[in-house]
Amino acid sequence: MVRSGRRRWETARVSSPTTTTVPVTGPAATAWPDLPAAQQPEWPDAAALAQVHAELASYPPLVFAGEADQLRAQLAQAARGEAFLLQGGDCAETFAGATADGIRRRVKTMLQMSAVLTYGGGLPVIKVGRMAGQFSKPRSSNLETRGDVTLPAYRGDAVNDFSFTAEGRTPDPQRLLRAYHTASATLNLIRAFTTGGYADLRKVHEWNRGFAATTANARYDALAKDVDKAMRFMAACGADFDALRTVQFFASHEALLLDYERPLTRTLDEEPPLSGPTSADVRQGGPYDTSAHMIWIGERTRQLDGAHVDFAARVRNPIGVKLGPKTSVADALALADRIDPFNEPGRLTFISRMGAGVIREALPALVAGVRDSGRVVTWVCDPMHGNTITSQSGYKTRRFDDVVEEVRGFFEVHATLGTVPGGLHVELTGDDVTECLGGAFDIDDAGLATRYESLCDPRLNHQQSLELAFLAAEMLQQR
Ligand SMILES: O=C[C@H](O)[C@H](O)COP(=O)(O)O
Ligand SMILES: C=C(OP(=O)(O)O)C(=O)O
Ligand SMILES: [Mn+2]
Repeated sequence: MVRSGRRRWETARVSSPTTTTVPVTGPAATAWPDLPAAQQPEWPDAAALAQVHAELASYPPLVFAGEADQLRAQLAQAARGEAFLLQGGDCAETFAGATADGIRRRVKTMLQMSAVLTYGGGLPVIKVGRMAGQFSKPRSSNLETRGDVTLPAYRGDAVNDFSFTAEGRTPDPQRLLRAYHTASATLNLIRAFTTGGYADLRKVHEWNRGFAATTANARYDALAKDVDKAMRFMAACGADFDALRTVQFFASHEALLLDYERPLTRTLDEEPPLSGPTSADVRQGGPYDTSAHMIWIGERTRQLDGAHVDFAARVRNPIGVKLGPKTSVADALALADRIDPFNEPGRLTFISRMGAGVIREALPALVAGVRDSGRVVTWVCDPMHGNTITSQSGYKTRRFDDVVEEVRGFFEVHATLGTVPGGLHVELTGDDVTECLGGAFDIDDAGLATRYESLCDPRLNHQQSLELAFLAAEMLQQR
């Protein structure tokens, strides 16, 4: 059933994206330079925005700097081929989607994929959600036209509402506060799931409960039996499994809305020490964006002289940068010089999003150029954003086969160059949506209407996510 009849993709490309100079307000005002910032909303009320800045700046951090440091150390392992990154979640999180069930299904899907990748690939998997902050979207057009009505495009729940009315589409800075509180509730639940025993590898079977019986699920059950068997063997040998009770699960999102990221950026001298290993060597006390452990800069906002790259260069979190097929080696190296001047392993992740048809041509020169410069970056594959198409019936979609093909190309390029494929960045959900074509259920164009719920890009559903994990595990094994 089509929910609310809004699933046809009708964005009119009638104007170029917004580039504004972000008004610098709030407590950290003097710290931020006045640089052009692409893809910012046109907030109608500057005074209301200033108030929101001040309020956000007074809120507690959502994550600790020490956790961000731990993730950076793990990403450094991924750059060396000692770990593998799985970064996944919605294209656009919604406030309404932050339910206990919805969050649990996404976390379970990520845990299942991680188990498959760890078992098949023999590597620890670093789990990073596109979760707890992925509430804003860059758009190809500032405007959307339906019939004879043209309104501002939907830019994510942190900015405006999806409902196609003038009121709904007007940017409202109060939404930034709601984004913070929704991110906080989401993180709270993620922490409860992943540290309260639910993510214990001994529950590997239970993560499959509640999902429809499918081929991928059956294959997963078989794998879970093998994992169980191996663990019983280890337990009989006297192994201590307490370390498996908790799992580290990190949060990430695109650092797009400077009006959200800047007030949440803090120097955290007062932070209590974390238990477990910290990488004190890379802790320089500098500012951290406390909205997420890892943030990334998108393909549309990575201008060298722009506010987003400047922001990323200033904060100490691990940084991802999306690289599309037109990126030159010089572009990549200039970004690395700005964001990672000390060539710190784990600091910079390049997330290529080339498209299945071009990755084998476009990626090798980039990877080789970066390698030859002596730089250490973590290479990750986003097989989603270069493979978006409009289906005959008008849905924005992706072919599952193209997604797999891009991942295959990514592994092949790195195998040929002798470099390291460090991870995957995927738009996915734990729900049985019908947004991407193909997969074992062979969703066709007519099937897209059954359950298309994304407010922005199409996500792999639970079954397709597991299928991708099995295929990627095979590629990882062959590496
Ligand atoms: O998630 C990525 C972008 O926000 C998205 O692909 C842009 O989509 P649009 O071309 O429909 O604006
Ligand atoms: C906007 C996104 O990607 P990109 O910047 O690669 O287009 C995204 O990851 O949702
Ligand atoms: Mn997207």
